[in-house]
Amino acid sequence: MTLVKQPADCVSKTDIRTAIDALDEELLQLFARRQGYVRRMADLKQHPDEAFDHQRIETMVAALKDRAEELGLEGAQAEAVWRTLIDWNVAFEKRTIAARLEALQDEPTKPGSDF
Ligand SMILES: C=C(O[C@@H]1C=C(C(=O)O)C=C[C@H]1O)C(=O)O
Repeated sequence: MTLVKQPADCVSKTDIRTAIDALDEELLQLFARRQGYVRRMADLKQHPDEAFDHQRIETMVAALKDRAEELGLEGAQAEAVWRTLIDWNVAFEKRTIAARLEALQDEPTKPGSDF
């Protein structure tokens, strides 16, 4: 983890931007790690319709909003970020699963397996 100055210790725009850039790098690494699980989820789900799980999404977003507020962030900001992220992930899962199913259908019949 990169050490960054606390907000109150920053005395210039450069101090603040250095801290923000370092935190953004950490956030990116976390998003990339998170995406690894979404990729694996796309392997495990069987149909594109499974990509969007309404109940899971609403439960997550409600919990994230509450936690954001506890941490002093606006819940609406956390909600907007996560809904965008989840929308992308659902689209990713849908197209990944659809492409896998299509590839399976297009597979030439193996010799000896047609009866
Ligand atoms: C990862 C999943 O797939 C989708 C992506 C989600 C996410 O990015 O957190 C949440 C719900 C899903 O519709 C899941 O079903 O948990």
